[in-house]
Amino acid sequence: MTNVVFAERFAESPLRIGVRTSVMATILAERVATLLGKAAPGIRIELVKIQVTSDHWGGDLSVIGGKAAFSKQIDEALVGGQIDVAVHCMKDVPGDVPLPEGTAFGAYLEREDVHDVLVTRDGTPLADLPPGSVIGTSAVRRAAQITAYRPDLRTKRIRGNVDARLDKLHAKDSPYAGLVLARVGLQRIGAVDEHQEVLPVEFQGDKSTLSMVPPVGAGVVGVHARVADAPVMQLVNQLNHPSTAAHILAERTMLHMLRGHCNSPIAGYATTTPDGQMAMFGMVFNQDGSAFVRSHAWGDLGDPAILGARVAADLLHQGAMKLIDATGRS
Ligand SMILES: NCc1[nH]cc(CCC(=O)O)c1CC(=O)O
Repeated sequence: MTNVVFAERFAESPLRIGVRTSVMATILAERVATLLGKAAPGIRIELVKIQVTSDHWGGDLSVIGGKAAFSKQIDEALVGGQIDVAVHCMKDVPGDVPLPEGTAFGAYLEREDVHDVLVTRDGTPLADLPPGSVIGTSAVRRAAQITAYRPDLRTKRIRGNVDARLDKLHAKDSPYAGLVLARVGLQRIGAVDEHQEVLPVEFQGDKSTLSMVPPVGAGVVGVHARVADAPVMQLVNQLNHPSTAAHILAERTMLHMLRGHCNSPIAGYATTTPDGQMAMFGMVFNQDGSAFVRSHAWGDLGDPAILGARVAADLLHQGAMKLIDATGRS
C-alpha cells in the first residue's frame, strides 16, 4: 500500500477507532492508535466513544444476550461505517456466534501475560483463607478451578469493569475475601499495588494442586475492521503478530467446535514449543471442578486449525458436551 492511497483514503476523514468507555478499553484503543500511527505516519486517527449499555448491567449476562452484548453496539458501528476499526480482548469474543458479515480481525497483537491472580485486601494466599471465605468471579472456568482446589470456599458472582470490581473488594462491607482477575488487566489499568497471588497456569493432573488454566484468547488484543475497506485492512495487517495469530486460530477453532459461549467452563491455551512446534492444551470443567476432561496435543505451527480441531474432538470424545450442557447454556 502506497502512501498515496492512504493519503486519499484519509484525506477527507480520519481513521476512526471505536472505544467502549471503560478504562481498559480506552487504554487498548490508545495503544492501537499509537501503533497504527507509527505504521502510517501522518494519518489522522480519532477515538470515537461508544456507550455500551451492557457495561452498566449488573445482572445475568444471558438476559442481554451473553458476551456478544458487549460488542453489539461496536459491531453495528463498524458495519454501519461510523467507525473503521474496533479493538477487542480476544477472551471476550464469543465462540458460538459468527463475526458480523464483512468484518474480520486484521491483526492480533503479540500475546501478553496469561496468568490469573487472586487479589485480596491483605495478601492472604488462597491456601490460607478461612473456610467459607467468598471469592468474587463471574467466570465458571475460574469458579470451577477455585472450588476444585478449595471446596470449602464460596464463589460469588461479581460483574463490571476491573476498576469497579476492585472498588467492590475494598468497600467497607465487602462480602469478598478476594477476586480472581487477569494479571494483564490489572497491569493495563495500572492497578499494580494490589495484593496479588499469581495462580499457576499449568494443570498438575490432580485437584490438590492449585492451578488456573487460561481461557481461549487470554492476553491477546484483536483489531477488527471491514474486509472491503482494503486500505484500513492492509494498515491493520501490519500490526499482526503471526505466531499469536496461529495460537488464536487454534484456540478459537476448539472453542467453535465446543460451541463455547459466555458461560462455558472452557480453558484453552496454545503455545509454540522451543523446537518450533505448536502445543495446545484444552480443558472443560463442570460447575464445581469436581469433573473435567482435558487434552494436550502437538502439531505443525502451519496448521493451527487442525490442532484446535484435534483437541476439541478429543475433548468431545471424552464427554465435554455433557459437562458444558450441565453447566447450563443460560
Ligand atoms: N472479562 C473481562 C476481561 N476481558 C479481558 C480482560 C483482560 C485480560 C485479557 O485480555 O485476557 C478482562 C479482565 C479480567 O478477566 O480480569
